[in-house]
Amino acid sequence: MNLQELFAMQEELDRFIQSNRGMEEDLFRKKGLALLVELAELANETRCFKFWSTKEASAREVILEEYVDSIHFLLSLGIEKDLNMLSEWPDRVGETDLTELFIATQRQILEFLEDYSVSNYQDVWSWYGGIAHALGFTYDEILEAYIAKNKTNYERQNEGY
Ligand SMILES: O=c1ccn([C@H]2C[C@H](O)[C@@H](COP(=O)(O)OP(=O)(O)OP(=O)(O)O)O2)c(=O)[nH]1
Repeated sequence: MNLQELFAMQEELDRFIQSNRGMEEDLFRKKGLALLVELAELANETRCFKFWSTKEASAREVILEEYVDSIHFLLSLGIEKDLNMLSEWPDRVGETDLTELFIATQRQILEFLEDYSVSNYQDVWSWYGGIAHALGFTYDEILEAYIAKNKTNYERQNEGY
């Protein structure tokens, strides 16, 4: 997957949302918190850690939509810090256990928020690659779901969401 296409779509969406909402402040920290929250929402939908419950995970498309909400904010954080030169998705991590993946990804996001280096940014992508693999999502599926949610985000703004 060429991430450049996604960065371009994200930049346009961010510009639209920010002008629509009249936001002029630096949004890096708010977007960072949004990414942490989206990742927790994703973990919640997979129910991977809910050893006390017999309820099944949410439907695959619900989990995929949560996943691409994270991808929106991850792209957006890169744009905020001029790290949007990535073209290939960095190699995914080897970890396959979802609970470990979610904990390590949260830690990597927190590290990136304190030190927004290219290598910390790439590492967040690598952890997200591991999560995608563990959930059985292909890059093509992620791309398609990202495009669909990107469109929904415009519609929501236009509806005064
Ligand atoms: O500057 C921004 C702000 C938001 N978004 C997108 C990312 C994500 O796809 C969506 C926000 O997530 P969601 O749709 O889950 O919104 P919510 O307000 O958290 O949803 P809900 O009301 O369902 O809790 O908006 C951006 O792309 N750029």
